Amino acid sequence: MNYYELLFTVMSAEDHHSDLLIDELADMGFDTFEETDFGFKAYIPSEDFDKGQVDDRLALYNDMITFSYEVNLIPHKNWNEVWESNFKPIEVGDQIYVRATFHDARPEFPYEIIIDPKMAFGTGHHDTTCLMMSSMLETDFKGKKVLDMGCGTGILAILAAKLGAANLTAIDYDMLCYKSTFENTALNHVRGVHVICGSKEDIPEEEFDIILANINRNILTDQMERYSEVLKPGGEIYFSGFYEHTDLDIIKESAHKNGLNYISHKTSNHWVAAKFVKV
Ligand SMILES: C[S@@+](CC[C@H](N)C(=O)[O-])C[C@H]1O[C@@H](n2cnc3c(N)ncnc32)[C@H](O)[C@@H]1O
Repeated sequence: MNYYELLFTVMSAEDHHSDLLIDELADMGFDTFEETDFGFKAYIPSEDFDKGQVDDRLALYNDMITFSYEVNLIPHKNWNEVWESNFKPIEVGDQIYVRATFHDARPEFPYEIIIDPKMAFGTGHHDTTCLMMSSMLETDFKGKKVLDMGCGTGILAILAAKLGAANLTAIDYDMLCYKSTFENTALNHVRGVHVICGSKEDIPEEEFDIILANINRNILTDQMERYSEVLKPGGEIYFSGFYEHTDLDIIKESAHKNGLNYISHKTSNHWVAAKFVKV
């Protein structure tokens, strides 16, 4: 099958602008997305591509987002082979090994996670996912009730379960991520995760010991009050999906206003994972 590749350059300061365009493209039948340094690439089978429709639908965002794209025809390839050769396993220190079903197991790692990412974010290849996993290794999850907000592939919820969490809720507003979390939790024999397709309004009226939220600066600040409402006093919250120099102070200020004390943060390639505790 031939595919079209649309190479997007997104000249916008807001992290979620690419997400908005990707959502619109997914709705039009684009079925694979890859992050790039300047935006992202989107792929669609050639018979499903209608440039007029793409231009019309994306024109809705012209006032909000500065972007451009170029179209390339990609001749037939074995897409599974391409995907498999591009998806390399990830090691987080000597503790966590994230692999796909077609990679060999590495039993020497105490925590092995198997991920079939399809189109969902969270294979461990992004700095923010790695930072979150590395922070999680320093946290006591045993018997804890955990919320994974913006769960993507479910990778963090799966790790929380393997680290001993007793009760897990995973939420993502993207239907593909919701399905992906179901599939990946089953693949990892993690049972009983309450997976919800939704957003802030759908966070259950419950109290959590630990919240994990790797999303982006604007969504995190928008949802901060709700996180604080459902976090137990003394509970820990880990945020990622934002940059050190432009965003960390904004996240700290928003957290502080909502009764969350900054504890520490880690960085990788300017990305941050930060820990806060509810007073
Ligand atoms: C950076 S990815 C993180 C995925 C995974 N938790 C990880 O650490 O690799 C952010 C996820 O948040 C989801 N998301 C973005 N905005 C959201 C919102 N308002 N409500 C719920 N989920 C959201 C996206 O669909 C995406 O799967």
